[in-house]
Amino acid sequence: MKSSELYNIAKQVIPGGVSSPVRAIQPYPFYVTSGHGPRLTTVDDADLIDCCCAYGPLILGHAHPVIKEAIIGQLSDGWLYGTPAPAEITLAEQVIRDHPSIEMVRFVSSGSEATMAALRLARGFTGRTDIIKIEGGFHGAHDAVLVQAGSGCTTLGQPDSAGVPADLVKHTRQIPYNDIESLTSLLEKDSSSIAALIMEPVLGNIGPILPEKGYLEEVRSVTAEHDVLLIFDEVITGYRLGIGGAQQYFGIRPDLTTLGKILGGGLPIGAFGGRKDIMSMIAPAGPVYQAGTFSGNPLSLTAGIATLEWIHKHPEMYGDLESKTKIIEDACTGKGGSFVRIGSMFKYYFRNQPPRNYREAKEADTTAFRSFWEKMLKARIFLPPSQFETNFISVAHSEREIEAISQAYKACI
Ligand SMILES: Cc1ncc(COP(=O)(O)O)c(C=O)c1O
Ligand SMILES: N[C@H](C=O)CCC(=O)O
Repeated sequence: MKSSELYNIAKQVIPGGVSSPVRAIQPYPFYVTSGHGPRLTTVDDADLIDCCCAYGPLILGHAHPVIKEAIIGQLSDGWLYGTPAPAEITLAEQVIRDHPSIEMVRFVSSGSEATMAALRLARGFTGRTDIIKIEGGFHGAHDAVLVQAGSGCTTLGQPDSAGVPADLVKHTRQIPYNDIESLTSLLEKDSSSIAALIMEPVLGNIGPILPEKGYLEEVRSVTAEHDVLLIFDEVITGYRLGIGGAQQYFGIRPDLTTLGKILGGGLPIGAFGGRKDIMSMIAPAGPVYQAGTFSGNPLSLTAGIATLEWIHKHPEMYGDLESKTKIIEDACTGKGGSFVRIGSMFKYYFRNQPPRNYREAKEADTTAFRSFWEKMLKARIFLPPSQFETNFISVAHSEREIEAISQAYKACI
């Protein structure tokens, strides 16, 4: 069956025909039968170069042989025990070694669960009710953070979700990114009710939008001054900007960190970790409850361990990814819009200047983006289908694919 036919059936049985809104490409999404290295094959027999990488997790590409072997090995021993397994200690120790700010870590099954638990923990630890998030930041699909949210919420023009009680989100304060004055004045006025600031250090869900020089340092010092916990949501940037994520890249030590995506090697995972005095509040060690049937499942842990082992054996991959992304950027120079990149995260904005924040990102010409995106797909390059979702490449993208992507950018912009 062709993608258009499958989508017609899907819409009858799945709301909007998809399991996550960002996938609902119109008039119909393409359905994929296999992914290998940097490429996807669709039911319509198209062979696409993938610059979405499943929205970030697949830094080693699709069906990487080493990860596949590790998963198969674990499958033969069972995939869910409902008991602790040695693998969770292995992965916890690795995460702790890779992030000096993380002294203890708890595994969950998604990035959303990780941020939800981290925020509850911050409230439990400080005894304060409110949180601050950055406008356009996306931290998953749970109530407290579905306010001015990026990703699919912004793409669909629904940054605030129906079904989220106003009474609840009044405890979520919003500030613009790259604006230290807004943060400072909010904290000077109200810090006694604020438990934490949660932020993507690099805005990845309307971006990437990069922090201006000194911004993250100032965020760290102002939050510390007011005893407000700083939570870095590194679900995208963790193991993407380097082994120690954005916190290593920018040299900042948050109080808590959330991870996901790459950490599970492409299988569902999330994690939150940080200072021992804070993490010790989590049940059963402390009074902040958090639990999950699939938390720390051996399959995701195994894929994660294999991925991190591979990354540790090939640390030069980060420099290679950066050079490849730069080649794509160079192909776009002189084209009028703005190309933003950090490591292997990148985006071409249909806006003259790189945006500094959510308001500026929303000024981008989404109609032009849409037409560009369609041309790229015809050229067999799959970009995330939104001006606001970050593009990624993987170590599996060879010079051949980078050349094809660059040529397509040149031709299609
Ligand atoms: C920065 C960030 N935090 C949290 C999440 C939620 O993660 P998940 O989709 O695994 O629930 C995402 C992506 O969806 C994300 O990009
Ligand atoms: N931007 C989201 C995650 O980073 C995209 C994933 C999704 O919502 O399905």
